[in-house]
Formats: sequence, structure tokens, C-alpha cells
Amino acid sequence: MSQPIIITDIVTRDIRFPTSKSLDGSDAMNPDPDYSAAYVILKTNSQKGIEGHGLTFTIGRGNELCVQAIASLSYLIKGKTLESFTSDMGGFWKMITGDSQLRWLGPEKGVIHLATGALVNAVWDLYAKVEGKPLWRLLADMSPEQLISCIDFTYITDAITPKEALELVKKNEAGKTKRISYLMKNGYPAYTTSAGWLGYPDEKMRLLCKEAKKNGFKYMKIKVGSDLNDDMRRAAIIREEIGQDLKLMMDANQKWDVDEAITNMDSLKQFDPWWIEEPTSPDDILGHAKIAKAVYPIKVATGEHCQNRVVFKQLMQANAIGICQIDSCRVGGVNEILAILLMAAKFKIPVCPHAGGVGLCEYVQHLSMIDYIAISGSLEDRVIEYVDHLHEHFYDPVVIKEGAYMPPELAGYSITMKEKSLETYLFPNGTYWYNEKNS
Ligand SMILES: C[C@H](O)[C@@H](O)[C@@H](O)[C@H](O)C(=O)O
Ligand SMILES: [Mg+2]
Repeated sequence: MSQPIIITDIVTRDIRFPTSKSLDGSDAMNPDPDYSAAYVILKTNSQKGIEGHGLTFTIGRGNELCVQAIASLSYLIKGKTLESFTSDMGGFWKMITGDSQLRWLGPEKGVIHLATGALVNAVWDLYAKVEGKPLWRLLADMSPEQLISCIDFTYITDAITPKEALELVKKNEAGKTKRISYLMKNGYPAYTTSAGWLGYPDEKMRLLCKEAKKNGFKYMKIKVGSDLNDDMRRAAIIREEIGQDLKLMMDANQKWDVDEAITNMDSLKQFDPWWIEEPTSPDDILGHAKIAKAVYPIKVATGEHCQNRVVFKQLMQANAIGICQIDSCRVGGVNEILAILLMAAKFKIPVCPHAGGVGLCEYVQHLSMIDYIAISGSLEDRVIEYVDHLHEHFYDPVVIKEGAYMPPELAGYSITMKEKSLETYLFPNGTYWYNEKNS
């Protein structure tokens, strides 16, 4: 019998990339993001040197708070065996979100929950690496009972019970192999946001649109929420470039009040958007419901700032969203994502994950794939966001072919960053930031 894997140490890193310099990632609310990762490495006693890696995403300042929160949570896993977690993944998640003193900081929201996401994902990465499978495959190989046992149903049983969830997953068992073969051949459809960052000049936008179209993308998202006339001008340019056949999505990044969103969408609807994303505060469930009713048939999308499964539940129960945008590390990692995917399947709401940032594309491809293989069983109206930044820093970067994500093949959750990148972009004393300070 092989030796049990023990998590012997937890190392954290504050990693920041200077994306604000080129205005990559800029939007109406966030004009100068520096894509950053509060990064965690689970060291183990593995003779093969296997480590679990995870990160949570921020946009720069404050990343140090997430790093510290990861360190504060780490006593819950240090010195424990991997098997003590994987034998009861639902119990593991309840334990890591259940420390009463740390829980007081949330519960299950804000910095402490972002940190939970990083750590939980690192445990899943370790689990998948030890099993020698990419995460999506590890989940796909689970029996329906095993998959459901990964979920903590606390606070959501009024929307979905464990029994209903199990029935839903069991129903999909028969077609699993066929869907896996489909993904291996065709990949999972993607959309691109890279052309439409708010800070990009019109000419750059045109060029990137042409490129994206040439590369096979059928969907594009632009940023709105600045000056309405500007939004209309930019939307007109994009439509001119992509024509009427490609789908266009709009993202306001929480810029509007509820009635303002409704009025502005009345002007923007001429450009035929498929969805309006984050029209207002991510916490305003009734506000989203009002907007959704008013802008129909345009769909309301949200999720990248949705703090936990409870808020997702209410958005679904209130008919407030038409598209569910899970975020791999805003909520508490894989276990909570599975709960959200199951609720979305029950409410028949397509899941189109938030990605981009740093590492989010690498993460979410696994989640959409397991959604298709075992949970919703559908690709209809489902696309994964794709943003063409910072992939070069990962050992197992995403592979996009003809506008689709190809299933990752290496073991793990695809989130391991290259050692050189971790050294260079360590904040504030890695070589990049050191030189920046002293130049
Ligand atoms: C600051 C970030 O780049 C956001 O603009 C980004 O997450 C965006 O909302 C998106 O949907 O990709
Ligand atoms: Mg967005």
C-alpha cells in the first residue's frame, strides 16, 4: 500500500501582473486592474514531489489581505492527510467554512471566502494530481453518489435537496461517455472579451474583432457603462466588424442603478445584445429581477461578484438571471460550484462561467466540462468566457481551437504557475516589481 499523502506545509504568495499598463481588463468600474493571484501551494510528503496549487483572483491592491486570510485558514488543513478530506469531500468543505471564529469574518463572503476558494481548489488540484487525472475527468469518473457527496447542501435544500440532485445526476449517467467523446473532438464553445476592453482605442478594438472572427469565435463581449453615447458608438463599431450573425454580449460591471440600467438598455437594445451582464449591484436580487423583466428578451447575466450559493439560489428563485456566471474562486471552490451547477440545472438556467483574469480560464474549463458531462448534460446557450492574457505563466495553459476550449489532459486543476513567473511577479520584491520601484 502506498504511503498516505500528508499536507506538511502551506506556502502563500502575493503575485501581481502589471496589466493596468496596457489597460487589459479595463471596464467602467475597474479602469486600471493589475490582474493578481493570492497563490497557495500545499506541500506534501509525496515521494514524487506532488503539490496542490490554488489561487484566488483579485485586481491588485488588497491581494495581501487574501494571502493573509489563506494563511489564517491554513491551520485547518496543515498536518492532515489528503485521504481524510477526499473520503468525505462535503464534510471537508463544511469544516473549512465552519471555523466559528474565522466564519465571523463572512460568513461565506468577502476576503475569507476568496481565501477559502484558493485553498479548496488547491486540495482538489492535489487530489486530481494524486489520482493522475485532470480535474474534469476525476469528477466525471465519480459515481452520482460520490459526486453529490462532495456538496454541502446547507441553506439550499429549499431549492434542491440531495435526493433531487442525485436523481438529476443519475439521469445523465447514460450519455456521459458520448458527451466526453464530443468534447474531446470539438471542445467546449468559448466567447471572447479580449476585443472589447473599455480602455482600448477604437482601432485596436476593430483589429481584435477581425482577429477573433478569423480565429473562429462566434460570440463577443464588450464593456458598457461609461458614457451612454460612447457605449453606443463602440457597440456600433463592433456590430460593423462582426456583422449580425455573431452574438454580442454587454457587460456593465455594476455601474448602473436599477432604473438607469433599464433606460440605458432601451438605447442599447438596437445592437441586439444576447445578455447584459452585471447591470447593477451584485447583491441586489430584486433589482436584477426588475431589470430582467424590463429588458426581456435580452437576458440578465451575473455571478463574478456573487458571493455564495445562497445568493445564486435567490437570483434563480426570483427569476432575476437568465445566465448564471459561476466564478471558480469568488465562491468557495469546486464543492460550492457543484452546488450552484446543480441548482442552475434544476432551474434550467444556462451556466456561462466568468473567466479571464489570471488563471480563471484555466480553472473554469474543468467546471463547464463537468457541467456538460454530468450535470446539465447540455451545451445549448452555454459558452465559456475566454480572455487572451497571461496564459504563458501556467504549466498547463488552456488550448483554444476554432473558438472552443479543448479538454485539459494533464493531471490536476491546470492552475500551477511556472516557478519563474512566481519569482518574477512576487509583490513587492520579485524582480519585476523590484525593478519597477527602482527604475
Ligand atoms: C476587471 C475585470 O477585468 C473585469 O472587467 C472582468 O472580470 C469582466 O467583468 C469579465 O466579465 O470578464
Ligand atoms: Mg464581467
